[in-house]
Amino acid sequence: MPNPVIAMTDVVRRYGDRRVLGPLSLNLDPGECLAVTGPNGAGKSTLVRIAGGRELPDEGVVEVCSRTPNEFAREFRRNVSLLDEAAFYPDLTVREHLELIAVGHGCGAESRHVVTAALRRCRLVEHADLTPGRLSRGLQQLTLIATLLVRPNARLLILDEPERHLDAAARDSLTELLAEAKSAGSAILLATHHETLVDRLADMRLRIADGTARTDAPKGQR
Ligand SMILES: Nc1ncnc2c1ncn2[C@@H]1O[C@H](COP(=O)(O)OP(=O)(O)OP(=O)(O)O)[C@@H](O)[C@H]1O
Repeated sequence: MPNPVIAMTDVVRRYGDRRVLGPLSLNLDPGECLAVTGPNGAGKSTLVRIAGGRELPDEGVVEVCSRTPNEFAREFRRNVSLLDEAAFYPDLTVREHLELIAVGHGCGAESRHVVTAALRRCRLVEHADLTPGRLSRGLQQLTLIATLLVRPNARLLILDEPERHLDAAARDSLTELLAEAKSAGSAILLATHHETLVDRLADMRLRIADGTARTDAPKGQR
C-alpha cells in the first residue's frame, strides 16, 4: 500500500479556551476524495488550514506526503495545491497570473501552451487580458480554479468551497476537472456546502458539527 497523502491522528485545534476542531483522525489515499461538510462555523476551514500547513494543531499529529505540512517548504508547495479565498495581484491580468504560476511550478517553455489550454477550459479566453479585479466573483473563482490546471502533478488538492460564486455550468466543469485529477492519482480534500459535488466526487464524507467529526460514505455510495 502507498503511504496515505494525508494522515491525521487525534488532531485538536483550539482558539483560546475554545475547542473548534477534533479530536479528529483521518487518512486520505492517492486518488481518493474526502468531502468535509457541516454548518457554518463547524471547523471545515480550520481543518483545511491545518492540512494546508497554514496552522498547527494544538494536539495530535498531521502528515501530508509523509511530512509535517508547512506552506513555506518548497517540496510541500510542489505537492499540494490549496485553493481558498481568491487573492490576486491588482496589476496582473488573468493570463499573467496563470503564467506566473505555471512558470513557478516548472512548466518552463510549455507555460504559454498550458495557460492557453487552462483559459479555454475555464471559459476565460475573452477575459484573459483583464485584471481579476475587473471580473465578476464567479469569473474570479474560475480564475482560481484555472490555477489548478497550470500546475501539474500536485499530489493533493485542498479546496475550501471551490463552488462558491459558480453557476451550474461552471460547477459542472469544476466537477469534471476534479474527477480527472482524481483519475490521475491526486487526492482531494474538499470542504463544501454543495451536495452534488459531494455525491459526484467523494469517496468518503466527514461531517463536522461543533468541531466533532463523523465519517460516512456519501449518499451515492450507501
Ligand atoms: N483566528 C481565529 N480566532 C478565533 N476563532 C476562530 C478563528 N478562526 C476561526 N475561528 C472560529 O473557529 C470556528 C470554526 O471556524 P471555521 O472557519 O473553521 O468554520 P467553517 O466550518 O469553515 O465555516 P464556514 O462554512 O462558515 O466557512 C468558528 O467558530 C470560528 O469563529
